Amino acid sequence: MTVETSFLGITLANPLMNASGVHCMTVAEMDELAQSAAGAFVTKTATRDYRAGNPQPRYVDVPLGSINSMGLPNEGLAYYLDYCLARQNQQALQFLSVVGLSYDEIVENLRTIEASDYQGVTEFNLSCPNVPGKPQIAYDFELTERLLTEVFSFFTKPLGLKLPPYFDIAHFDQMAAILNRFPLTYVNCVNSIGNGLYIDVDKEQVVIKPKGGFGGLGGDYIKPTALANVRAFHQRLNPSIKIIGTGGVRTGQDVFEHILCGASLVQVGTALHQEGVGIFERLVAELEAIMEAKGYTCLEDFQGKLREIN
Ligand SMILES: O=C1NC(=O)NC(C(=O)O)N1
Repeated sequence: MTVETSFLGITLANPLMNASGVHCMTVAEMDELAQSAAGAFVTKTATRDYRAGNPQPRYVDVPLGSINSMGLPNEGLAYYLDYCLARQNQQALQFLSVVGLSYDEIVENLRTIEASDYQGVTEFNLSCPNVPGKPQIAYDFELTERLLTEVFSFFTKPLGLKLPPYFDIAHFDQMAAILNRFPLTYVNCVNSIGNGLYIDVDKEQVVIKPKGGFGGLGGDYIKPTALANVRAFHQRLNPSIKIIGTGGVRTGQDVFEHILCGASLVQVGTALHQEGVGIFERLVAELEAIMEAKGYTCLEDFQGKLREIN
């Protein structure tokens, strides 16, 4: 029995990796990830220039997950691109997460990556909910289609999209119809559920400073939504567009559920932040135990095979 998998023809020890933004801001954090049991890693979403991000407190762990309004703090695209270029011969598969603060900056950043010798995967983050005044791009279907049309007029490297959660079947249908028109390597479902609110009842106060306490939710809160998005897009997208599942992964069973819904790879955010990189060994062991108990010998035995009630 094996939890090995392949992505873009590259064999990975397991389907697990970090979620962008968690444990991937600095070289030290990314090196620790690269040396961990994680099958792959993704960098913090980069903008062209360094960003300090939103004022603290901006990330809080709460009983059922986390709330954050980081505001895309990052060292700038060159920092992460240089990190990946320097290591792309040693690391099996790298994911470089990118966005821009404007349409033109997005195009500029993707042109920068296209012009580089980077051989890894680019994750285009269409779903950050925490930059004040900036809407989540992928909730604007027309803008998304315009951006993808321009990007694919020049971008030839493997490209995936980090999507926000959708909550309406019509939106799954509309978004999938747009995505099926482009040669995407994958879509990553989901980013945090944007603009939630967590209250400290003793202080009768919000818990994060930016945006009056509104922030993206992660963790247990979002697993049912994450699973639904993985399943909905797996059912609707061309099989050539893979699905990465993100959201609410804390145990091997959560990993199993994401794969059952159609995920090829599974990312860990909140629980990684809380437990550290040791979580990857635990998740692999727990997934293997579930596969053993069910008599599965590989991920393909159950990937995308969620049953409905007839
Ligand atoms: O895409 C993002 N999702 C989040 O939940 N937070 C970060 C951020 O705020 O930088 N970005």
